[in-house]
Amino acid sequence: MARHVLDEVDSTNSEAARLAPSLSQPTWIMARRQTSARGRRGRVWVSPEGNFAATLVMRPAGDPAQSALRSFVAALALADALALVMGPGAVLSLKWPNDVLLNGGKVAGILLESTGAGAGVTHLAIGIGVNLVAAPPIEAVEPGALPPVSVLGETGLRIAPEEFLTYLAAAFARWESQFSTFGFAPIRNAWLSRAARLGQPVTARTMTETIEGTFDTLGEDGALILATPQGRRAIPAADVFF
Ligand SMILES: O=C(O)CCCC[C@@H]1SC[C@@H]2NC(=O)N[C@@H]21
Repeated sequence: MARHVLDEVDSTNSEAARLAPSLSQPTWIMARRQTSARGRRGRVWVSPEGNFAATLVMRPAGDPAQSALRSFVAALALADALALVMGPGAVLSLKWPNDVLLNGGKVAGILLESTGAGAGVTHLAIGIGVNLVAAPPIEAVEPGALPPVSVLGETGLRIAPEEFLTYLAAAFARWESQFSTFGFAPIRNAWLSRAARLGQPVTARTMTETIEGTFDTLGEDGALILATPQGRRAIPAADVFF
């Protein structure tokens, strides 16, 4: 896979969208600084120098729903890369839909965006941010959200973003080959084995409602499946609170 490393950009996902038409192979676009990084649901993502910020741009085979499952591929790759750089003792878990937790705090997030629409999705941009050296203060996140943490703060380890990209790109390539060869099943199983709060009560907040239930499983389409007093609910998109 090709790599572009930039000193500064507005957002690596925006740069991905601009570069996509001219790329002939899957490409990682990394930036040392982002001036206007974005998170899920229109939130701001704080991306100071020393943290990891990169976007993998690819031309996905398959329909948009299938492409979207790459957020789980990316979450697994992130967990593997973090486990490798931190060694044993790091307690990593995955929070639906695609956060990576370190010692129970949010250490990384993923933002999937596509260019083109419907059956015409031409490129997928998988944006990944990791708090390698700094995490925003708890006051900066939504009430009830997990505390942001950094690798440096939790472990004392200083990992350079370029070095992290080497681990992440290799881990992504391994999980991507599982996904393209065998489909979502092995990804789903691996994700479930690292899932935070499985079998425990969670609250899912969608645009229109708040649903409380027990985190039962991950659907075969990536939905969050909750067991609620009213029965099982499959939730395609939400924020989850523990
Ligand atoms: O809300 C989240 O948890 C997702 C955060 C994703 C942040 C990354 S940093 C690299 C890429 N560029 C962006 O503007 N956002 C993503």
